[in-house]
Formats: sequence, structure tokens, C-alpha cells
Amino acid sequence: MAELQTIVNEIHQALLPRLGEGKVADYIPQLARVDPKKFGIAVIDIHGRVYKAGDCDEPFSIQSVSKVFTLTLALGKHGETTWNRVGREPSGSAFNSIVQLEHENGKPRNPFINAGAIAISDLVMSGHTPREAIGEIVRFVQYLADDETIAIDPDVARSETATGYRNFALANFMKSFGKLDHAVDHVLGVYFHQCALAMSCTQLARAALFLANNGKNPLTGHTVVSSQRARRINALMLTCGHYDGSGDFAYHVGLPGKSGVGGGIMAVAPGRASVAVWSPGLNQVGNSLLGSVALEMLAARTGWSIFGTQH
Ligand SMILES: NC(=O)CC[C@H](N)C(=O)O
Repeated sequence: MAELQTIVNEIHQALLPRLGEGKVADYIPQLARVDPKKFGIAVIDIHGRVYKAGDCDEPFSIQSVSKVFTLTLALGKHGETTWNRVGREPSGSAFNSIVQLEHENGKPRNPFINAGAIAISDLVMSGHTPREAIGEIVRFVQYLADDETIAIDPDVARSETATGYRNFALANFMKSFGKLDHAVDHVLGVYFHQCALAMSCTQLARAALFLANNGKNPLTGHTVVSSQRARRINALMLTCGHYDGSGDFAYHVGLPGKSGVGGGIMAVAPGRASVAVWSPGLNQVGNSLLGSVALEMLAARTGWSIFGTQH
């Protein structure tokens, strides 16, 4: 294997002529304003060595990547009873789909589709006002990334609150089944703010490092979760992290990962490294188009697929 920084540089160079491919999310007005030609990549190995290229230090809207952090928080607070509220099966449907919810009596398929993440936000809120819950999420992400500068972009949160009709529908539907403890607008307030966290690829890769290292952040020495829990979160990212593109992502990349409509993807090579990529143009199912290509190239060149080694 070539040196990792060389591989990262090659991926960046190879994708430069393609920047702008895909479609930037425009259903959240503030996201539609992002330059579609941005591209960043950051890889951090479990010894803390950083390899990066492009716009890797520019914060962007992490959107659904935040669902990994809130799931980790909810599991910390509620343990296995978290699974009374959300399932662990891939949905095979779009991230904002409502169809399965009726059949399954308001219990979302998994914590990474919107309905599931809204249920998780409701769990994170227990015992808190919405403002406190948002503060707890931000502090948790700062702790994971060991970076107190990480913050929410209030314009993105406001923009999504003003136009999040689909998410209001999902939350109201779940509430009608008695599946949310808190008021719908409070739960969505928390959900929209967690999605509006702004982070760079470098910060995201740092925040994911505990998942690559059996639950322990090798940079800070903090044990965030048990090794069993880290494996389980990785399993969920592999099976559900890219919505109805999860099978395709496993096929092409072979790493647990979580995407967001801001164009970010956070991925984990267990025992080796964490990775974050950012390219705002999305594919048909709402995952970063060039971000997926970059991760496919990285996995091919490093042999990091969890499904087997290559010669
Ligand atoms: N896939 C995503 O990143 C979706 C998150 C976005 N905040 C939404 O609820 O629509």
C-alpha cells in the first residue's frame, strides 16, 4: 500500500475534474447556497496520525451524520431500552419516508432514518428542556472531537424549521401513536439543531475515532462506549447508514458509514482509522456522490473493506 497521504492526495487530484457533480440538497434553503465544488477529506489512524486534502478544515452542515452521535448519547442514557422505540433493520426506503410508520405503529425501522432519529432526539431530551438537550448534544460532540469550537449554525437550524414539513408530518404521526414523550415542536427543535451542527472533515474524523478503536478515543484516552457498543453502532451504520443506498455503499466501499444531506460522510475502518469526506452534490438517494466515490477509492487502495483483504 502506498503511503496514506499519497493515497489521499491522489483521490483529491482524481476528483478535481469532477467537482460539482450530483445535486446539492435544496429542500433546506440554507444548504442550497453551499458551493457545489467544495471537496474535503480527512483520515485519522488510531495512532492519531492525520492525512488530509482539499477543504478538509472548512465546517459544513453535518445533517444526518449527527444521528450517530445522538444514538450514542441515547444508548448511554437508556441502554438497550432504546430499542423499544426504534428498530435495527434497514428500511429500504428514502430517509424521509413515512410509509412504513403506519404499518409498524409509529415505531421507526432504525435510528438513522429521519423518523428514527426524531425518536432518538425525544429519548435524549428526557429530563431536559429542549435548550438543555441541545447543549448536551453540542458538548458531547465537542468531547468526542476534543474541540470546543464546534457549534451549531443557527441559520441552518432556522432554515430547516421553516421548511421541515415532512419532518413535522413524521413527528406528528409518531405522536399520534403515542411514541414521543415530548411536544412535537420541542422534539423537532432538538432534531433540527443537531442536524445543523457545523463541523469540518477533520473534526468529524476525530469524533468518529472511538468507533474505529473499540469505543476508546485514542487521542484523549477517553473510553466513550464499551467495545461491544462500538461494534453495534458500526453494524447499524453499515446496514442503515446510507438509507436505501446502504447495500450499494457496502458493496462498493465496505466500511460502516453515515451520510448527511450536507454532503458529508463519516466512515470507520475498525482497528485502523476513521474517515470523513465532504462534497455537497448528492446522488439519487441523498448521499454524497463524490464522497462515496472517494471512499470507494480509499477502500480499494488501502484494502480496508471489512469484508476481506486484497492482494
Ligand atoms: N439525510 C439527511 O441528512 C436529512 C437530515 C435533514 N435535517 C432532514 O431532516 O431532512
